Amino acid sequence: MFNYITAGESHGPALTAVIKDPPAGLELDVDEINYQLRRRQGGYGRGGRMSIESDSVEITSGVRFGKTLGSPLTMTIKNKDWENWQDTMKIEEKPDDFQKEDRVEKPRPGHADLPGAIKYNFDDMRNVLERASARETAARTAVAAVCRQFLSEFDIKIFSHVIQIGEVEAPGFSDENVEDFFSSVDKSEFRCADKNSEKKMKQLIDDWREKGDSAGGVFEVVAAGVPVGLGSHIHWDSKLDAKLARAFMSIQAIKGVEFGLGFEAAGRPGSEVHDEIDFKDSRGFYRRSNNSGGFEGGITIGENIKIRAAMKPIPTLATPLKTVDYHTKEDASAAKERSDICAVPAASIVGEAVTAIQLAQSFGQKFGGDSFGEIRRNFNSYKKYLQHI
Ligand SMILES: Cc1cc2nc3c(=O)[nH]c(=O)nc-3n(C[C@H](O)[C@H](O)[C@H](O)COP(=O)(O)O)c2cc1C
Ligand SMILES: C=C(O[C@@H]1CC(C(=O)O)=C[C@@H](OP(=O)(O)O)[C@H]1O)C(=O)O
Repeated sequence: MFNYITAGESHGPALTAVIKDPPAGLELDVDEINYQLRRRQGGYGRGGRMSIESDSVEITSGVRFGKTLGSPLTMTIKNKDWENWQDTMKIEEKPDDFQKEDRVEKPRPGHADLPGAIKYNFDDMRNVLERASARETAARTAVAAVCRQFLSEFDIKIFSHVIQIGEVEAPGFSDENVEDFFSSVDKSEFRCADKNSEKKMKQLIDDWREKGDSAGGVFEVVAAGVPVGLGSHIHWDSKLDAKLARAFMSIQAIKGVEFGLGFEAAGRPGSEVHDEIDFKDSRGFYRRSNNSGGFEGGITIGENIKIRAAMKPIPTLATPLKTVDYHTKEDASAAKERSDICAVPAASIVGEAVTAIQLAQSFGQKFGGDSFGEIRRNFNSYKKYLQHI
């Protein structure tokens, strides 16, 4: 359930996402999908492209009278910028006036230009960068918006915030009331809950922009309301934390992922790491802390899922790094494209998106069924079972 594919080049006509196997009978709110797309477009440090695009989906299959049919659900997001790239991105044969100088031949360190060109035998690295581009994450955000609507029917909600930009750090989420904590985050240009850190982040971006440089950072995603029992310890590829780690690593420019205490756990004694178990009639089994980030054995434990991801600085620099011309092999300055300087706030929304997709897939696997009603019945019967153990 919720298997999907995305297609589309960054400056091509459109992005397309197809969810192959949604459940039938799920009520869909298209405005809500577009709201998620808007959230991904925000953030201080973005380049000129985001003022050209105003992403929204057109649904062309899989929905009738506002409900999914169980058939493939196709969503298209137009690239408004395509208007300006029609010659460069022509689908038909190359225009007569397309010059050698129009090719991208000076690979940017940190982008996919060089390995992509070598692997696919291209003489123009645009053939690589167009698909490597994080423009693709708009399509994933649309898929995730459908998954979020499915999850919210079961009171599962997903949040994120930025906890580091460059060398400026902000406090992480420490398991207080989730909705209260995240209520202000969407209003911040950095998606940061701490006003003081936000100010410093802004200053850092302005300073680094001035130097022609770029910035990365860290964001944290929290999923609340997730029931115990998603994922499995049985096979290496059925562990849900492992699937999430892979999904996070698939986001452009993400170089590290940790759950709960993550790397910090390695330096602590076991007595200060493992989450002690307790039981109350009203709650069932629960933990006195949540250092694991919501997983044991690749299975959700019923506590909040907490994932942090580290994003490297944006590879395209206004003051370009040294590289080598792909054809002449001579020293050169890396290609300069219009670019973001920092996209950590946007990446945090993509982090929410990949979390939603993985959770919806695992939820579908555990409570499976062809229709939403069938999944609901299966879930309700599991809830009853939980009340009686
Ligand atoms: C939301 C978002 C926006 C990005 N914007 C840019 C950008 O404007 N310029 C750029 O060079 N890289 C940008 N990147 C990063 C590149 O897409 C990424 O570094 C590249 O595809 C190579 O992949 P890798 O870093 O995962 O190895 C962005 C990444 C994300 C998640
Ligand atoms: C288009 C998006 O992000 C783009 C990701 C990106 C890259 O190289 O990853 C490069 C930039 O594209 P452009 O060259 O058109 O300015 C970003 O704007 C988006 O997030 O929707």
